[in-house]
Amino acid sequence: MFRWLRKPKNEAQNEAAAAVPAAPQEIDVAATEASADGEAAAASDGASVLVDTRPPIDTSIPLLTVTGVERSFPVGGQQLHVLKGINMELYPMQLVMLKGRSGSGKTTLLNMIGGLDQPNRGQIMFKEYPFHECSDDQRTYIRRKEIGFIFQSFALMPLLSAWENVELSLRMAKVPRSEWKPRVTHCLELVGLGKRMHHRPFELSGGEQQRVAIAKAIAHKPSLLLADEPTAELDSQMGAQVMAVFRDIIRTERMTICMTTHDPTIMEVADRVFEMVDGKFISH
Ligand SMILES: Nc1ncnc2c1ncn2[C@@H]1O[C@H](COP(=O)(O)OP(=O)(O)OP(=O)(O)O)[C@@H](O)[C@H]1O
Repeated sequence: MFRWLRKPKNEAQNEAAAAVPAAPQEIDVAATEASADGEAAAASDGASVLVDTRPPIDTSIPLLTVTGVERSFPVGGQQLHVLKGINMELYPMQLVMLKGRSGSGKTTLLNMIGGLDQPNRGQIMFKEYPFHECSDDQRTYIRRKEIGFIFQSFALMPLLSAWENVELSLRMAKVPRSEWKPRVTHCLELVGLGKRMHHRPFELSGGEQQRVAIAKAIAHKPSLLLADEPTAELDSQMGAQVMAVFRDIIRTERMTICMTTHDPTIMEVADRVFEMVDGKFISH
């Protein structure tokens, strides 16, 4: 929860000289909390400070730990070893990228991290949940609550508006109906689509469609957002917009994002890049 702590204007102007500051007035802006527009307005009037009143997150404790993970698939009577001993940690509020040649195993790993698949060997701890030991039903339950997915191809319902697409994901996540309106508004504003909420996918550009898909993926407030080549179908400008939205999401929604990409310019904004070669990470 963010709150604007607004000081009286004359006090803000004379801040350095003020001997006894008056008590700040709290203004709850939950519906538009931390939207990029709101923040810019606050910065420019010089009279408000954005104060995050949520409890702090300990960013030194991993959100997810992958230890010695191996995965092989039976192909033509033989085992195809795709992941050959993966170790990694994802920390809260990080932007992590997986890079590597086509077929190196990035999507296979992303599927494990997201609880869609399980390793043949090794461990995956997501928060307090041992994904490597959980049943399908348990992983589905955790996934619906804690993880969001974004795909290269947007995966939107074509006949539903942006608003209805995001609302649908709240319905599927069994979020109470009373929370839908503020949450859908917040998510669509966060991705910069406040003015296009009622457009259907075919009325939006590729970059806008991907931003609807992002709003849809974060609507249920997951702690981990996984994205498989989210910028691959976009030109460089739209790709950069998506990355700016990811940065905003990490800051305001306090999510961790793990994505795959082939694009070196996109990698420049990562907190951490893991390079996969033939089923293993190589260190630089
Ligand atoms: N269910 C499966 N059954 C058999 N082989 C599979 C299966 N899933 C993945 N593979 C194989 O595992 C290898 C790695 O695939 P993966 O999709 O993880 O690679 P990737 O690095 O994501 O590639 P790209 O960048 O092209 O998406 C490929 O050779 C693929 O054919």
